[in-house]
Amino acid sequence: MAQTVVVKIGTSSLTQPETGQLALSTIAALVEVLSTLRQQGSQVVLVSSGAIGVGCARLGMTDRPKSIALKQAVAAVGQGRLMRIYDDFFTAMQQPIAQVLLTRGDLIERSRYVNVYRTFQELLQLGVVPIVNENDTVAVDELKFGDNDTLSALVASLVDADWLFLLTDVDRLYSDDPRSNPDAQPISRVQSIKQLAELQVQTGSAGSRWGTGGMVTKIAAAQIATGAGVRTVITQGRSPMNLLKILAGEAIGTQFEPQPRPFNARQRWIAHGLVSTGKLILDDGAVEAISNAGKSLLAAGILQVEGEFESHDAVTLCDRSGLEIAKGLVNYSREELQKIQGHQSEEIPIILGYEGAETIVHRDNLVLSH
Ligand SMILES: Nc1ncnc2c1ncn2[C@@H]1O[C@H](COP(=O)(O)OP(=O)(O)O)[C@@H](O)[C@H]1O
Ligand SMILES: N[C@@H](CCC(=O)OP(=O)(O)O)C(=O)O
Repeated sequence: MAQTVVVKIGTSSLTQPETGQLALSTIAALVEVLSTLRQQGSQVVLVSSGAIGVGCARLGMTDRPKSIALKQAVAAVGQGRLMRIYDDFFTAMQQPIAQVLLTRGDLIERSRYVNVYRTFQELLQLGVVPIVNENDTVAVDELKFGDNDTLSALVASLVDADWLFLLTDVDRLYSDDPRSNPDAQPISRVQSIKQLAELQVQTGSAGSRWGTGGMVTKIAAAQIATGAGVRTVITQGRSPMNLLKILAGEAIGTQFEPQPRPFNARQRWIAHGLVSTGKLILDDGAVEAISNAGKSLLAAGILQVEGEFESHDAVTLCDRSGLEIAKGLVNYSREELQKIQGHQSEEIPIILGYEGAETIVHRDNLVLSH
């Protein structure tokens, strides 16, 4: 069946662990599998790391650079080299590709998010495989995805994918880092975020020598993607043929069930494009009204206002214990909200001295968390 598949491959699978040189046979096998999926009618997006690792190998550097400027320079060397290799391999399969480099800022503004969305739609309709990476050379810290696991989950949400594959150098998720704990138990299926919390997976501190996030960012990515209705799989990058087996129903790797919570495009942008800069703590009545009755947030239900934000920015809505219950676009700035919190809607014009919106977060601009 034709479906939309996002595949993320990490540096640890694309390069040789010792030398940092490209793992050509892995890349060739991956390209073959992705081209096969395309020929079968699926839409395919590849999120590929490796710019920094490949750049380091090209420049003879034996350790990942620490300074931001050096990382950005090295990524500029590696990204071009990486795309050249992909284009050579995909061309052998007569499969056109495109390079898409993104930063966090591209998804925050609604008009830019829609623009990126439309570009992906066009590329996929043209039968092209977009190859996505963070635009490491220009991304500044505040506007970074930070790791490609998160980026791939946001892309999977953006294109409304059916599947997200996170390819790495371990065959699946374990109860603990199998590199340091030989007793770590394999985990094959995760049915819900609640079950994941119960499993109390340990993730160690970092990833492999060249990787960025380790398992922590893969689990976070699986949470984002499954929350957007995308089935997510963590599996070994060295055996790309497994993708076809998994799509045919084999239980390989760790499979995370998608949550039955279809978002529309605007809700996906609010949930995954925007970054919250503020937090509103709500009373029990407001939590109930939002979570179970599908109502808008009114000023009367706000107990506390935190963070810095202007009107139309994204804020997180939390219950008294600080647990996130929703995210939404707020109609007032922090300063205004501090004056009107706890008050009835009809008092707002009197307190502020001007007529504003009746709701603080309208239900059309609000997306519930898990
Ligand atoms: N609970 C766990 N299960 C599996 N692997 C884990 C776990 N905790 C930490 N790891 C480590 O995460 C590494 C993969 O992360 P990383 O190096 O960032 O990969 P990539 O480059 O593919 O993104 C594995 O090599 C493994 O040692
Ligand atoms: N954007 C960076 C990769 C960041 C990243 O998440 O790396 P990895 O953990 O190997 O997937 C690069 O191309 O080197």
